[in-house]
Amino acid sequence: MIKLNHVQKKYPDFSMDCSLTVYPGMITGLIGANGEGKSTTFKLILGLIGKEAGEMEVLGKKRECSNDGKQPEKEILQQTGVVLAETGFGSYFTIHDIIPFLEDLYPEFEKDKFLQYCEEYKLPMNKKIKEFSTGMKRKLQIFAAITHKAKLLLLDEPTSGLDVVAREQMLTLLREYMETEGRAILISSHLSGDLETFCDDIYLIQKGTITFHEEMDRLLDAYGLLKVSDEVYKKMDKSHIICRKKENFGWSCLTDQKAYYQMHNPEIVIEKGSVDELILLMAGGERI
Ligand SMILES: Nc1ncnc2c1ncn2[C@@H]1O[C@H](COP(=O)(O)OP(=O)(O)OP(=O)(O)O)[C@@H](O)[C@H]1O
Repeated sequence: MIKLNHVQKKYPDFSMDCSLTVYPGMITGLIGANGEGKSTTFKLILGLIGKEAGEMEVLGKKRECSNDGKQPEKEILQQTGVVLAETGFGSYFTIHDIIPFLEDLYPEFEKDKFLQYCEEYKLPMNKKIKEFSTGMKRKLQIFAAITHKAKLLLLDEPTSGLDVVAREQMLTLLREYMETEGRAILISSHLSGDLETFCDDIYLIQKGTITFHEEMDRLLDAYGLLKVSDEVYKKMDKSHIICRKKENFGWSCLTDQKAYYQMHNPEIVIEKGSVDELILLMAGGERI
């Protein structure tokens, strides 16, 4: 669905060199702290900004280098559902006002379904979108993204600004979207529990580069956090430790072979660790 191979983009203070793949049938998560390049990745995929080098394929089509400021190709827009930081809708419009635009842009726009979501989740139909709360704007973007039979959703922090209940509701709608075969989602988030139960595949982006990639099942099954004293650390086999971090008590170590240590070092406490904890260690620890 998407293949980026060393796609490069340079800003005065930022350099991106990003490689990732999004497969059909899968939800792929892009995790990163503020300013690490998540939005830039989405803009490159959509053609909102041009890449300077590297290969990029989106929905089976190679995309060449282009100039910044270009409008995304209509074909790509029609086949994708997009949630970006900005609403993308003229803020002086109401929901009723934007329906003709959605009908015009998306040949397969499912108006009834869209209106049903707006009603069910209580979006005000006659209020200007600029007067919507952040959460209302997010919901509106998500409803527009999932109601035109898009093959691919590009969701840049779609849950930011949503309360816990709304977040779960929106993730449920996105799971329902994925029930149709052949669809895919690329979704970004800051470190947050959001993606733990949602994604099949996870990428960590740091300073514009992918520094970690793993299938979520493997991350949850095989990875673990070893918390050991200096003494134990000195003696233990470190061949399956990916990274380490000095702590007051000794060392926190991340392994991708939890079972190895469970078998060979039963005395060591191995925490399962949330995805956030594992990735935080990956991001802040020292690779070995
Ligand atoms: N138009 C631009 N001109 C110059 N620098 C830019 C531009 N757009 C983004 N950047 C820089 O590129 C870097 C990555 O920004 P990006 O918006 O992709 O980060 P992000 O991971 O989405 O962050 P956040 O979580 O805060 O949204 C930042 O250092 C940002 O200042």
